[in-house]
Amino acid sequence: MHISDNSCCCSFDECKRTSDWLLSQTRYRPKIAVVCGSGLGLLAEYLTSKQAFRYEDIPNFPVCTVSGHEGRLVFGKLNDKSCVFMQGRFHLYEGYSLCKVTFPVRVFKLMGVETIIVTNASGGLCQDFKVGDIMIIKDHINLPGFAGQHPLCGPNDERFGVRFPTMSDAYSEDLRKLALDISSELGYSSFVHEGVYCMVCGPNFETVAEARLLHKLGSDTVDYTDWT
Ligand SMILES: O=P(O)(O)O[C@H]1O[C@H](CO)[C@@H](O)[C@H]1O
Ligand code: HPA
Repeated sequence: MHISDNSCCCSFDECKRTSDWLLSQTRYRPKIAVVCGSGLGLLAEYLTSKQAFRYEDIPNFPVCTVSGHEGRLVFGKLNDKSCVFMQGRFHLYEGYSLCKVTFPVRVFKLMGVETIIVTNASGGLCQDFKVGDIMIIKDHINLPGFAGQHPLCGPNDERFGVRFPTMSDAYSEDLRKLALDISSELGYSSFVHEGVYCMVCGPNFETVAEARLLHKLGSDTVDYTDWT
C-alpha cells in the first residue's frame, strides 16, 4: 500500500515542544482557553495578573496577519480561575495550512486545557438576528470539510484523540445552558440567541445566493474560522 508523504507540520512532538516551552515560562496551569475573534481581543483585558507572550516569541507559533487580531497569548486569572486567552487567531485564507490554523488547540490540550470557548465576528444569516447580536453555537456545518479540507485528515496520532471523533455533542449543553441563563439574568435575552454556525474558507464575503443557500442548509451564521 502506498502512503503519500503528506505529513502534518504540527506533529505531537512539535506541539509538545511549544507546550513545554509555555509551561516553563509561566506558573499558570489553565484549564480554560478563550479564543478572541476579530474585534474581541479586549476580552483578555478582564484577566487579572496578566502574563502575555507575543506569538512571534513562542516557538513554532504562527503569527497573525489580519487586522483586529493582536497576536498575543495572555495568561491570567478570571474569578480566581487560571485561563489563557488567544488575542488573535489564524485563518485558512491567510495561507496557513489547517494544521497550523489548529496548532494552538493541540498545544492547549497538551498544556492541560479542558474547556475551550471560541468567539468570532460572523455574518448573520437568520432574519431574526440584528447586527451586534450574540449567537451561542449549538452545532456547526463544516462546509470545507465536505470537500476534503479537514484538520483531522492525514495520519491520526491517538495521543491527540480517536480517529473517528463523534460530533453529535460537539458543544457542551451545560455550558450553553449556563450562558443562556446568565444572559437572561442580565436582561440580554433579546440579543443573545442559540444557533448553527457554518464555516467557509473566505476571504470573500458570501454572495446573496450563497448566503441564501447556507441559510437553507440550516446555518444561522457564517464565518471563516472556528477551526480554532
Ligand atoms: O472569525 P474571526 O476571527 O472573528 O474573523 C472574522 O472576521 C473577519 C472578516 O471580517 C474574518 O477573518 C472572519 O473570519
Ligand atoms: N461571512 C464570513 N465571515 C464573516 C462575515 C461574513 O459575512 N462577517 C464577518 N465575518
